[in-house]
Amino acid sequence: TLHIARPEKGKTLADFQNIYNSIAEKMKSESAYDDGTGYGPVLVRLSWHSSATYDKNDNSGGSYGGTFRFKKEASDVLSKGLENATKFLDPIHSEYPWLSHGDLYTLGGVTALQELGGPKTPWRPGRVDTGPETVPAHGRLPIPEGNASYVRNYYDRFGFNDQEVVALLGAHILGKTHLKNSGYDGPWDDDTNIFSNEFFGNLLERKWTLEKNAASNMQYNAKGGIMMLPTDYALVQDPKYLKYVKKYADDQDAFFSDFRDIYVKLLERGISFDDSIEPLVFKTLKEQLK
Ligand code: HEM
Ligand SMILES: N=C(N)c1ccsc1
Repeated sequence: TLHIARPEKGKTLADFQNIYNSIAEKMKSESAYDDGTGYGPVLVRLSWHSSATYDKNDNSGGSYGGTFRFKKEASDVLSKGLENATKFLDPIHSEYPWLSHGDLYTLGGVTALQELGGPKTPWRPGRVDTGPETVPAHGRLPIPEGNASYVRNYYDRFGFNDQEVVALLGAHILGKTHLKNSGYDGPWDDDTNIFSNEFFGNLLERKWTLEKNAASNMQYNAKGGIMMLPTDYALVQDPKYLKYVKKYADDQDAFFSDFRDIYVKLLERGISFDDSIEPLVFKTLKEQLK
């Protein structure tokens, strides 16, 4: 499968900054969502799930076709909860009908990441909606019960190495699990909507206990109401991953720049962009205050 980027005709940075601002303003006005977590984390998760169907073996899946808009894809039980993110973005799509769904879902994640204090993340438009026949079969999303070799093998399908996998999973500093969505529970601390390298410090510094949760799933819990999925905890069980967990726990700047790079790689995986066109870097709402 060939995915050639076709940027929307005549649209400039200003046009896309307007969409960024619409999403960011809506995040601000609906900050009470999910007990005050806000929409940022679930928007980041949607940008990941809409890219997580990628398979390097035939270049299928990924963010290009915007196929997460189809129930056939969005109904994957492992995507439960993301209907909150697509519903949040529906009015944005109505306001800017010329924006493809692939561009909408990825721009939503970039906006959320920056508004939650994450790194400035370059973004390129040009994803083109494809039809329902292009929706990949279920089974391409990762399961939370996996161990380190499961995680390594899973991301091999994207061609991501150990360093990239550890950086990428640092996104789990954002948001939380919900028993009704995934059958996992927590964290219950309040600052789950500020992007930082704390996920790695938590993994290394806290005392983790493997416990059965209310849905009879095994998860790692620590004092102070924080938790880790088995796939999160795998990062300190595997010596090759552990090396990068330590690097990122010690060096926020290294984490921010490595996360930015692998997040862009994820959102663009499988797409051929015209490299003569500069990627767009958006201002945060705060940076635009008069
Ligand atoms: C081994 C790979 C991964 C697994 C098994 C996994 C699994 C999960 C699960 C079970 C949840 C809880 C969903 C819920 O109950 O609402 C979750 C939430 C989340 N995931 Fe992941 N995830 C993975 C990778 C990623 C990646 C690569 C990103 C982004 C780059 C990401 C971003 C998020 C975010 C931001 C949330 C919080 C969503 C919310 O607060 O509603 N995850 N993930
Ligand atoms: N706190 C975590 N480990 C987490 C947050 C979202 S998914 C897992």
